[in-house]
Amino acid sequence: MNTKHLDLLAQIYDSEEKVVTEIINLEAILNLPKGTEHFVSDLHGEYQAFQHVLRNGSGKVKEKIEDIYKKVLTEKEIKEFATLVYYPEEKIQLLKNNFDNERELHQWYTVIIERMIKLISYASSKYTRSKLRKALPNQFVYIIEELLYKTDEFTNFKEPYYSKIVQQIISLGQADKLIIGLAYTTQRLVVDHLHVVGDIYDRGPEPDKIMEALINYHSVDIQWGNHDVLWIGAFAGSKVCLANILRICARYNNLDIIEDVYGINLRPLLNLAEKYYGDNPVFRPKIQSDVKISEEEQLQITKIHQAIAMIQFKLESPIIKRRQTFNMAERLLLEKIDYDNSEITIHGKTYPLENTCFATVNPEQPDQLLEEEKQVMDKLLFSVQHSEKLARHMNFLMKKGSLYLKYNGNLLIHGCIPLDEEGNMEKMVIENKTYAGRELLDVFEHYLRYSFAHPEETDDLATDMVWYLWTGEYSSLFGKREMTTFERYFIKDKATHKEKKNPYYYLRENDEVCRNILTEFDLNPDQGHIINGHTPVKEIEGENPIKANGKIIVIDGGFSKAYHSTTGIAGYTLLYNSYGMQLVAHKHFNSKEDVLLNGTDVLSVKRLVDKELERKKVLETNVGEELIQEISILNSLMEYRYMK
Ligand SMILES: O=P(O)(O)OC[C@H]1O[C@](O)(COP(=O)(O)O)[C@@H](O)[C@@H]1O
Ligand SMILES: [Mn+2]
Repeated sequence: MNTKHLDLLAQIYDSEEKVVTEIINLEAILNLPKGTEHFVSDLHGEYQAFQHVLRNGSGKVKEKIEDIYKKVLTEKEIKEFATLVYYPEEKIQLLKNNFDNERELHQWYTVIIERMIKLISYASSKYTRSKLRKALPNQFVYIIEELLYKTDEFTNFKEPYYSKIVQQIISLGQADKLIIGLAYTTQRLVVDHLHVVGDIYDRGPEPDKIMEALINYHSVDIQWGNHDVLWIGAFAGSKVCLANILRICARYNNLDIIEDVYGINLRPLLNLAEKYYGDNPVFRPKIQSDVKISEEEQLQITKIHQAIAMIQFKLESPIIKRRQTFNMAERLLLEKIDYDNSEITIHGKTYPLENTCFATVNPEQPDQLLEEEKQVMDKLLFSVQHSEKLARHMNFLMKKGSLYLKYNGNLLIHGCIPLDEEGNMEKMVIENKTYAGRELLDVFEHYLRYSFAHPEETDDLATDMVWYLWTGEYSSLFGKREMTTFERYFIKDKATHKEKKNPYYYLRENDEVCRNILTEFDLNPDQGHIINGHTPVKEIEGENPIKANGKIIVIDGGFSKAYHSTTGIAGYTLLYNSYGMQLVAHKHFNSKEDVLLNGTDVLSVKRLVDKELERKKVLETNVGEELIQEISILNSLMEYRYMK
């Protein structure tokens, strides 16, 4: 550290006492147990289900309540109290209806405030006071601290001092607010840090609300999923990514996200769709059973769906042609069509085409966009890049996100590390240089960030590379040989729909392979784990999410309703606290109303993945490393300034 830096630092720590206090504070933190990490993945726009998991901390809230109250409260009371902590505003309103008079209500307030304070005291026992203070609702910090620090085994709430404070809160009409604040503090205390292992966007209806929740969350990182980079790509100027997100929104009846949430005008696309397309059964949107939608609207979406799918297929072609190294010539499907006979030859086999919608395709130059299609895409891209809300969400994804993350000795990735059948890292040549393993992921991320920083460039390598991340064979996010979207729309033979997975997906069962991957990322293979999302775990078929002797854990959260029938349960989340790692299985999430009224939680058994031999301390974590550096800098300051 040079003296200039130390002089600057001395402006903040302008007395010996301040430096000493901070060093002691940081040293103390290092020796506290590590905070709880919470891993979730594949949220796919299912905001309500995600909220629930976030609010109950994958069962941590209830666990803490049970630790304290199991012997004192009935199961029903515990459920009700837990629900109050998850959804305080709504639950208070519901419960209030149960009281006949004010006296009863006040009694209830008194009891609940006492319970909440005890819960917070317990949930914060492994944190410093300063950290707890930051988690408390601003307007009540003083009052809560009074209640907290004077409440211990020697005193209790019955004493006049405390009951006076509580009675005052109630009579000043502040009890609801206090309870709500305490509930959120509890939620915040049980989970120290959240990892979202990819796929916030697509299929479900409210990815924007998930983004808002993450923006407001106290501590979070994101490992981009293939669907997230598709949105980033669209915002960064990739028209083919944009066509894809619109196609998926149409397919899942989510165009509201585009129009109403992000304010993108779909009128030009609709006009084009109305002109060239009619009804088509394979392009009918997927509609959830509880959604009401008119026949007319369905037909409109069906037309948009076809219009944008055809634009997508056309846009893929020039990229495949200009990027030989993507090795995607097989995907030049529009050129493989025999338009007279309505057939296509793929991998040497000819198939009849069904439900086609090629009105805008010129068989001589099948990838050429009509002038109208071009204009529609230009307008759409303009509006996407000028949506303030989308800009805010995409900027957040870039700021908190990365392609992979090394955190507390573990490797977090959404999709895979592309491998060949022998388990070697697959090589890809980009601009005459060969990359594999970690270097390949680093170069992918480099291009993605470049593309995002240059939204005006739409056909450069960086922008094309974002699309490659969505669909390319060696993309660490896709992890399959080819994406058979075209085949699934137009060819009946299901064999053509199959997307062959990268060998990673069977090799990851082998602990040697996982150890190699961890080593490739400079992680200790004895201690580290790979935390993986992306592929739904088919518990129905007996698949185990914990693989390779616990070296890898697959936590597709299974939030996506569309995929529930293939998984059998809703999916998994993971908790990692100072005692070890626990996998939590979730049943289907019905609705918030169901939780509020019946206290139904959707968690099932927890499975221990790994148990720490000794309780892990902050000292041994990523945060610990940073604190150690801070302490060393403060020691330098101490010597330089105050110990002469
Ligand atoms: O179920 P849909 O909407 O047809 O989507 C299928 C497509 O989604 C993908 O599975 C990618 O999405 P996931 O990352 O959720 O798996 C593609 O491989 C596949 O082509
Ligand atoms: Mn995915």
